[in-house]
Amino acid sequence: MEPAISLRGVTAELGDRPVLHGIDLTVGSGEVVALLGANGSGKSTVVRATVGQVPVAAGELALFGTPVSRFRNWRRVGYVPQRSTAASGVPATVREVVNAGRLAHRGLRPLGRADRQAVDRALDLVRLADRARDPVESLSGGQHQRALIARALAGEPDLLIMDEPLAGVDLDSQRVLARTLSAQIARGVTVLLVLHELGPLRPLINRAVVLSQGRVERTVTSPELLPDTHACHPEDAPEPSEEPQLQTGIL
Ligand SMILES: Nc1ncnc2c1ncn2[C@@H]1O[C@H](COP(=O)(O)OP(=O)(O)OP(=O)(O)O)[C@@H](O)[C@H]1O
Repeated sequence: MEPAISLRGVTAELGDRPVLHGIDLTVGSGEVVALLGANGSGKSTVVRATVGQVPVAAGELALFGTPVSRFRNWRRVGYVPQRSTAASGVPATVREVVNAGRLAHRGLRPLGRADRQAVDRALDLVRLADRARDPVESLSGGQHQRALIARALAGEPDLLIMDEPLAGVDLDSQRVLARTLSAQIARGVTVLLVLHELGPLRPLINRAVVLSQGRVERTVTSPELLPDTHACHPEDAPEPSEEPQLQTGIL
C-alpha cells in the first residue's frame, strides 16, 4: 500500500529564506508519527507543505502516492492548524465551525443528513455536543481546540494532520483529545502530529521524528526512547518509570 505521506529530499523556502533542507519522511498507512523539534526547526513548515500551503522548492512530496501538486482528494485529509481563531472574527456557533469540515464532501450543496450525522459524531467525540449552539468565542482555549479537531474529524478523514494540538490546552481537554485520537487510530486513521510534549498522547505514538534547523536530526522508534519533550535526547531522557510505556490506562 502507498504510504499516506512521503517526503523525499523536500526543500522549501519562506519569504526567500530556505527553511527546509532536504526532508525525508514517510508516514505509512495507520501509523502515528510525532514531529518534534525546537522552535523554528521547521515542523509547521513540513506540515504546511504536506497540506499544500507551502510550495515544495525541490524534492518530492506525495499524499497517498499522488504528488501534492496534483492531489485533489482533500476529503481524505483532516488538518488542524496551529492554534488559530476558528471564526476569524466572524460570529459563528460551534456547529457552524464544525460544519465547515464537510465542505470537501458536499461542495456548495446544502448540508444533507449524512453531513449532519458526521458533524454530530464529531461533536460527540470531542465532547462538545452540549455546546453546539454556543458562539465559538465563548469556548475556553482547550474547548476551542476541540472544536477545530471536530471540524477535521467531521470530514471523516483517512489522514489526520495536527499542528501542536496540545498547545495551551488544559489537562481535561488533553485527555479528551487522547481518547478521540485513540478512537481514530483504532479505525485505521493515519496521524501526523506536531508536538512540543508527548503528554497524554505518548502511548499512541509509534515513531517520533526530531527536526533541527530544517533537517531530520533523528528518528526514534522505540517507545522507551521517545523523548518527553523536544529538548530531551534519548541519552538524557528520564529513567523509564515502573509503568510500561505503551500502557493505555489514561485513555
Ligand atoms: N512567513 C515566514 N516568512 C519567513 N520565515 C518564516 C515564516 N514563517 C516561519 N518562518 C521561519 O521558518 C523557520 C521554520 O518555522 P516553522 O514555523 O516551520 O518552525 P516550527 O518548528 O514549527 O516552530 P514552532 O515550534 O515555533 O512553531 C523559522 O526560522 C521561522 O522563523
